[in-house]
Amino acid sequence: MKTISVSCAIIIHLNKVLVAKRSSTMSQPGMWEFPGGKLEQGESPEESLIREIKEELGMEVSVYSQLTVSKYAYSEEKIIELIPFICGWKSGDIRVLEHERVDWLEIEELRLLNWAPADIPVYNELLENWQAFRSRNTNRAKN
Ligand SMILES: Nc1nc2c([nH]c(=O)n2[C@H]2C[C@H](O)[C@@H](COP(=O)(O)OP(=O)(O)OP(=O)(O)O)O2)c(=O)[nH]1
Repeated sequence: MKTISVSCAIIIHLNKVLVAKRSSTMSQPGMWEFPGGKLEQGESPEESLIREIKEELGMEVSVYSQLTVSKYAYSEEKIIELIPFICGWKSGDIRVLEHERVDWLEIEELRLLNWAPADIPVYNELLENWQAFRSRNTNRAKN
């Protein structure tokens, strides 16, 4: 039994959050997630995240604070350790290179999505602390 570490980005921009829908060629097709992916050998979660976001969305992100790690057993063989980070949009245009689609949503709209199960605690933490995360990001964007 091996735990797979995955980092994911909660990209906040203009009071909205970027969410991504997994495509039919991915595992958990049609489910929504925060973009990101598996850590490679020797990578820190932050390094992995910057690489994955560039690969999936063609954009550069600034990685800010880490939220609580969410562990979820999809099966006996597949245990995901999801490491979420609040991020900002640093540069580059968004291109949807791997997902079915992406959307910028208001915080209230996130609860309507069919989330990958590991993301539910992450979404709840985001919702509970939204005012703080939102204003922290807004302040950084101005600096
Ligand atoms: N990127 C990302 N992956 C997530 C989230 N929630 C969640 O359960 N996952 C799972 C889906 C995948 O099994 C794994 C991330 O793997 P990946 O996106 O790098 O690669 P993959 O589709 O080839 O993974 P897989 O087919 O082997 O499961 O983590 C999330 O919010 N973001």
